[in-house]
Amino acid sequence: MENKKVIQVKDLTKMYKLYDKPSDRLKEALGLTRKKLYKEHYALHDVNFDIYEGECVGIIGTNGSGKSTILKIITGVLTPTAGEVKVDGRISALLELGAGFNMEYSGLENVYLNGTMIGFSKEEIDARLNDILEFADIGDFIHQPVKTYSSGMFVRLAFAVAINIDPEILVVDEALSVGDVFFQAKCYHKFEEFKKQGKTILFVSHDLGSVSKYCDRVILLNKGVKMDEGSPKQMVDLYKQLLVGQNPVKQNESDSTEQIVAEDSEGLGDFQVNPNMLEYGSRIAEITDFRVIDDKGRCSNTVEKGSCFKIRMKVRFNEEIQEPIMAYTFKNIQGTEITGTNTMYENAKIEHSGKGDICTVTFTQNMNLQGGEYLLSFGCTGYKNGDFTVFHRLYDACNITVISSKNTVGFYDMDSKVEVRCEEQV
Ligand SMILES: Nc1ncnc2c1ncn2[C@@H]1O[C@H](COP(=O)(O)OP(=O)(O)OP(=O)(O)O)[C@@H](O)[C@H]1O
Repeated sequence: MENKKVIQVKDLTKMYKLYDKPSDRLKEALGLTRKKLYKEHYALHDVNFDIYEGECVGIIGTNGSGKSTILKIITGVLTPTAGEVKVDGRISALLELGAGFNMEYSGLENVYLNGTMIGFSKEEIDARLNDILEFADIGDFIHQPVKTYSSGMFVRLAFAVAINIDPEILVVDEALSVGDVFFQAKCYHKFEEFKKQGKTILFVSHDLGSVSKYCDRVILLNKGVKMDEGSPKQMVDLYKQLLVGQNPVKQNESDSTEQIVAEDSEGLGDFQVNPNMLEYGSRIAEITDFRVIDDKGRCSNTVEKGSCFKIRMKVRFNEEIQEPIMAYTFKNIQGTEITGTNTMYENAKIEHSGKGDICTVTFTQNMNLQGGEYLLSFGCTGYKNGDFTVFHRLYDACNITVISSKNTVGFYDMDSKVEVRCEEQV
């Protein structure tokens, strides 16, 4: 038997009128003109989909593709221009966290205020209070007015209330990216609990790793239109193609006319570098370019677990250097170095390191890290006048998202092949 539909989105359209000047809006409101003084901007155009009970569905798409608009219409924060949404079940939305909070009230008073607004009795809130306080973990601050909270504390409390009110349908918009990593881990844990209880989850995220891990089905939006829906793997792949297509550049990784990151980022497709990376070193050798290339030959910040990928860096020698060493390391978001290697460990000799020479090193390997977010750093070191010297280091130069539909224990996957043989007792 097919599960029941808990959310039905039919021919949904949201159009905004964009006026050149505020006075044009006024003229039109007062009926002073018959001319159309606005441009139509479609945040959503004829979008259709259904969500079934117990499913975890992700919505992905580039910035401005209409993801938040859909969630806001589903939760009743926005009204559509055309089309309709039917919801069957109690929704808890982790969209605008704390929107219903009164800043003058204490945290505790706000818990009761919010609970009552959602339709719970005092006794029902009493029964959930411990879970809420434990989840928020803000100690005695719960008795202080919310206006004295740090933004982190505020979000923790709002999240704790929203997630502990026993929703049937949970709608989440990037809210899991708030707070510190430990709080995030707790949120994901709760999220998994929800999934196990068979609750319906609708989830918007830019974090393709989480989308792949948690979602049963993914809807891909592009410029307000539903491009496709399907398995996380198919949709993430399509999304990556879409990103590349939106900056149409040749992604041929054997292209010899590579450009320098600092001077020109064309040719890198959707590859993002960290604008705040930390750099240091004497710069007698300089890292002028780096990139990560996925198994389809595209520069990308996303790598699928188990796939073969390349890390490439280019160094210019500003002086003659003996035996330079080029290296990369992966850190997790908590800052622990997880793995890394360099040309010395790998016995890869760099032949030409005279003044003005340019050297490109490509490391090719399988991605065995667990799904999640990582930071990649680069380095070029070596000996100058007999002393070990750092020529150039780029810390946290870019992030890498490892997409995985199967995570094992710990930092990396042993890539075990398992054979099971059972014999029945007679
Ligand atoms: N109040 C508004 N007036 C005019 N245009 C708006 C308004 N709100 C949203 N838009 C436009 O609607 C489109 C969809 O916005 P929306 O916030 O839903 O996108 P999104 O996919 O959630 O983006 P992001 O990934 O950046 O959060 C965008 O082009 C945005 O500029």
